[in-house]
Amino acid sequence: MGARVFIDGEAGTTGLQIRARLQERSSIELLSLDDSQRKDAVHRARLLNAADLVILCLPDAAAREAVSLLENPETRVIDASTAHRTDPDWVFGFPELDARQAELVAKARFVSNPGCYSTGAIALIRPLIDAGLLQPDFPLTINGVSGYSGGGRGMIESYEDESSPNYTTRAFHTYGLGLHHKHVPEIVARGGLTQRPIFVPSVARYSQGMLVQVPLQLGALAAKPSVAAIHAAISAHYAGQRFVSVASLEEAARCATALDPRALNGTNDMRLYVFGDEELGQAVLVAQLDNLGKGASGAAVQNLNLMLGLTADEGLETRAAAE
Ligand SMILES: NC(=O)C1=CN([C@@H]2O[C@H](COP(=O)(O)OP(=O)(O)OC[C@H]3O[C@@H](n4cnc5c(N)ncnc54)[C@H](OP(=O)(O)O)[C@@H]3O)[C@@H](O)[C@H]2O)C=CC1
Ligand SMILES: CC(=O)N[C@@H](CCC(=O)OP(=O)(O)O)C(=O)O
Repeated sequence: MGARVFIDGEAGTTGLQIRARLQERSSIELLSLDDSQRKDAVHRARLLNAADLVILCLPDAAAREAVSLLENPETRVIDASTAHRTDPDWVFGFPELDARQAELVAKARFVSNPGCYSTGAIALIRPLIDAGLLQPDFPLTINGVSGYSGGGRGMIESYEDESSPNYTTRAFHTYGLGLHHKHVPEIVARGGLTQRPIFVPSVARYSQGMLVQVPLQLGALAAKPSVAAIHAAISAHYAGQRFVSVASLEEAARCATALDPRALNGTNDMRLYVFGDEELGQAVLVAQLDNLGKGASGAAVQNLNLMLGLTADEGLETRAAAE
């Protein structure tokens, strides 16, 4: 019999995608509630405590409630919400963070996955901090664009359901301009920063896929690195990784006129690019990922595979396989 897995919030955007990635697997036995029970704390508690591993795909308050309902000390948890991402008692669910993280995830009882924008931002920033090319107190700016599925069921409805009271025909909007986006604390804590970056996200009128950008004036960095040194540090950090890859500088130059946020949709891949000009002393680092893949459900399945000792890419598409 396979490991018993309960997805709390399985009817939502992230939950449904995790379910699709797990349901055909003989190594997994999915525990499930029917629609009339899925928000009932008594039924949820029953499955939360019957499972070997639960994945929380819930709003933050419901994720906290789920943890409070746990009585079985053997039940392990992956939380997709923001509730525990900077909690020191939870292991951060980005296995490529550094050389030790995959093993920490594999052994953990409580794993808190990064947000979708944070996955891209941390992936770009952390290697430069670790290599000493970016000082932790550097005043960074980060920009992002996401498909509307990043806002979950409510936002999807507002773009796709003309009868919804929130229906919008907007092509594009920037948000988070109060500068308190919920991903900033985890970008600081897990990226290795001491200075809060300015993060400006946006949503465009397409469903899925994102770009996260970190512009850098290289002369303003204490280490004054070249574009090539930045690229070398990021490439070395992810050497041998299955799901995070770094485009060569030549490939980046070829996509400098158009980078598609949807290119990796349906996969658990994240592709990192370093664009730049040595003479100008300027660079723009970009992460390309599926907000619902490596940004959410793919990351959850990747961590589940690690925690249960299963094959790394079981249930996960990579770009090579999707092509
Ligand atoms: N969408 C994305 O790109 C990403 C999302 N996440 C995170 O994953 C989590 C889920 O997000 P997402 O799937 O987009 O959101 P959705 O709104 O699509 O899904 C949330 C689900 O949780 C259900 N739910 C709400 N309250 C309760 C409760 N008390 N008990 C049981 N179920 C409940 C909702 O039911 P109902 O709809 O009936 O209210 C819905 O089915 C969030 O924390 C989000 O921040 C993380 C990374 C990326
Ligand atoms: C487009 C959009 O609205 N995106 C969401 C973040 C999506 C994500 O990463 O979710 P969690 O951090 O909740 O896990 C937002 O900005 O609130």
